[in-house]
Amino acid sequence: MSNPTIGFIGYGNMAQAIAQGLVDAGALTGGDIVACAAHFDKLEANAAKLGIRPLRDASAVVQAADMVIIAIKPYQIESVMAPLASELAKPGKFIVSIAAGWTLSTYRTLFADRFASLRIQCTVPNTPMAVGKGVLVTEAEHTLEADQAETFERLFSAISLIERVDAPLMGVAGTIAGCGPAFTDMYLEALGDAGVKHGLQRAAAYRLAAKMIEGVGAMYMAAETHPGAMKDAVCSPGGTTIKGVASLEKHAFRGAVIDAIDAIVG
Ligand SMILES: NC(=O)C1=CN([C@@H]2O[C@H](COP(=O)(O)OP(=O)(O)OC[C@H]3O[C@@H](n4cnc5c(N)ncnc54)[C@H](OP(=O)(O)O)[C@@H]3O)[C@@H](O)[C@H]2O)C=CC1
Ligand SMILES: O=C(O)[C@@H]1CCC=N1
Repeated sequence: MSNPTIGFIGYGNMAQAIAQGLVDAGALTGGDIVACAAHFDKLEANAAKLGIRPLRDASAVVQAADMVIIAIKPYQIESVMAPLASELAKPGKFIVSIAAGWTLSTYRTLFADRFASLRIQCTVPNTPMAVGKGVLVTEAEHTLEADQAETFERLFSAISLIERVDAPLMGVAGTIAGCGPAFTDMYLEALGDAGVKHGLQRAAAYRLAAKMIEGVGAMYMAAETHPGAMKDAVCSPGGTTIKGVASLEKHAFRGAVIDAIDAIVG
């Protein structure tokens, strides 16, 4: 499949991040994308940014699209998607679900008898896809045909690392990659506040903190050095960094991060 039509059911924050990333990466043009949302005026304004085609409802998206991306809130999926099973089962069409908490097994329950005729890949993406630096947590099991799986990989690998995990690990993996940007934004904001407190211009403080975070991630990806060893390499004996590390330990920084994941995953 060379030039599929991508259809977003729901065109909110995550769908727009994916569309932006795909268009900017040159993987698709706005003309290859259609979408629907709850409020048509707002959709038209958002769609105009990339030249995508706004459609009136989910049924129109399924009719127009080869790859249907389910990008509504998880609790809406049952009522919006169940009535569309027959249309989704038409040859050539396949589903990419981006909803947190939805796996192949959940869709098997939802679609019941129709499940066997549907091609579905469950994922959890993250917002850095908007700049081509995302992560797509991807369920190992799927029901796509070979050419559909190839199209899925080709498009999403243009904007993300595709990390395949088994169904029981979709929750924790999706939480780290999908919710993690918000936690990292809080860290970025805190570093910015600290910089401002000590006299830096806010824009400069955010810029240098953001580039630092990007660089640490890039260093890990380059050599997969243990994070503790990378930390040790920054802490000179009797130096400045170890004083900050000790303060963070006193405030249970790492425990707070683990607690945040526990609060979501359970
Ligand atoms: N945001 C993120 O970082 C991530 C989100 N996800 C998943 O992505 C999905 C969407 O989340 P997010 O983008 O944050 O949510 P948003 O609230 O930003 O977007 C939801 C979209 O769904 C639309 N919508 C609501 N009801 C309907 C309907 N009946 N038919 C069609 N569209 C409808 C809304 O329309 P309108 O705007 O007009 O109200 C909106 O465009 C969720 O399942 C979430 O779990 C996964 C990983 C990361
Ligand atoms: O907060 C949420 O529900 C979504 C899922 C992962 C990130 N954002």
